[in-house]
Amino acid sequence: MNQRNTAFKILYDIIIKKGYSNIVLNKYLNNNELRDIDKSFIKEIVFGTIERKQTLDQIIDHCSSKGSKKIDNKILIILEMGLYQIIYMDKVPQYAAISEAVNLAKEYAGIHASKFVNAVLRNYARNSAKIDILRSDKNVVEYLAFKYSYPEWIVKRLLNNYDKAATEDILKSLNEKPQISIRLNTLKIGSKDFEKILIDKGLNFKKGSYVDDAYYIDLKNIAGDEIYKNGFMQIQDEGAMIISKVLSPNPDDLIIDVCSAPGGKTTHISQLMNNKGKVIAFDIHEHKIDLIRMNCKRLGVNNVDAYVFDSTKINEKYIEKADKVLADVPCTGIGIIRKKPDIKLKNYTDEDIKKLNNIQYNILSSSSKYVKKGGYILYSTCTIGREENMNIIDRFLGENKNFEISDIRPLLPDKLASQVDNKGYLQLLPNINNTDGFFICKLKRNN
Ligand SMILES: C[S@@+](CC[C@H](N)C(=O)[O-])C[C@H]1O[C@@H](n2cnc3c(N)ncnc32)[C@H](O)[C@@H]1O
Repeated sequence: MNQRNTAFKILYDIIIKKGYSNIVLNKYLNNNELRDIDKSFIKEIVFGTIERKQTLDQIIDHCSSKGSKKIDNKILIILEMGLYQIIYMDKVPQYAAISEAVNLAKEYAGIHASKFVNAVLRNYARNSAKIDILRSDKNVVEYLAFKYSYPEWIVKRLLNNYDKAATEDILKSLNEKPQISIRLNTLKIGSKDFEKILIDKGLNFKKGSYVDDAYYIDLKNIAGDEIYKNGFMQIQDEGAMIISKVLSPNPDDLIIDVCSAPGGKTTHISQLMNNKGKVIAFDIHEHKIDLIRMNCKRLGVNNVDAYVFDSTKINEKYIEKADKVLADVPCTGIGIIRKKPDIKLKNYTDEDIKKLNNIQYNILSSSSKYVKKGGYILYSTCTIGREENMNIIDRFLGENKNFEISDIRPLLPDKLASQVDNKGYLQLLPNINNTDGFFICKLKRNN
């Protein structure tokens, strides 16, 4: 099957059937004999089309007799893919992008549709210089949403929290391809031996900027490599590693990670505890508990007990038992768009955000009951903006006078300590830290 046909099927499953991008990509790319170069081409079309969908749809509105909202799902995806290649993929000749799109339309929607696709793409090709949508009288939200291709709720969220220049910087950096970082699993291998393996394999690598065990490795299919399968490393953003470091677990602690799957931070916590003490890992989804267990097994982690549990509720067994609790709550994920551009396909309403805020607050509130006197709870998200972060903490502190924000600066490298604001919050940002956009706040229970 040709690459664009596969890209079309993947996009259809993600956009129309609402599949998770990583699961859908694995389904189509892992079980066939595609060459690496074909896989990269498919991934570029898939991620690029999703990443630029807002912009592409507005261009389609200008180039077709029908608006993008009235075009059949399949034809719209074919147009978006075709336009993406014409506008953003320098190496793809325009005629190839158009004729392949026309063929796809013929196959999936018939001859009439293929003529329509041909007309729209040729219209763009003929008039691209004249299509200056940016010059029309857009307000700042519409302008940024079009220019950087984001749904308006994300632009509004950022403008609520940052000025226009900083918002633009963040939007731009979230469109960039991230370098993939991994965490060295010191339970299985030391840094010298690990680096020797990388050198022997001829791989380029560099150390992380903030965390000792972080590495950036130039390796396309990390999860397919022996060093991954042997459990010498975990694929993890360096920002995520900072969270477990700031939790600062001790080897004899009882730690409860209330939103654990797939276990990235759980296994890091175990590593920091040298596989001693105990980590209780909860997640609401049964199938995700297997992911935690599989990661523990591969990494040689054996101090984790993982259970299905809804952490908005209180698990009586653990009241006042934990030295430290991690509440890495579900969120809108704006901070991880570099890796999951399909977050841009979600259209959160104010009502949706309120519901999510209640889940976030309830998880923090219920999980705080596990903290011993003198213990800590760390609240983190992979999103940006006070709505899911500071506001949740403020509400919690208003109702729980026995907790206070703990100073995390001594636990951070200097260059990050200076980024902690005067209330004690740390917001990592891709444009500043070159990490995903994590929010971190550690709270101490006083009595
Ligand atoms: C941000 S992810 C956690 C990532 C994880 N800490 C890691 O580092 O690999 C949030 C997780 O919370 C889980 N979740 C959502 N609602 C939950 C709830 N009410 N109780 C427990 N887990 C929940 C989701 O299934 C998801 O796995």
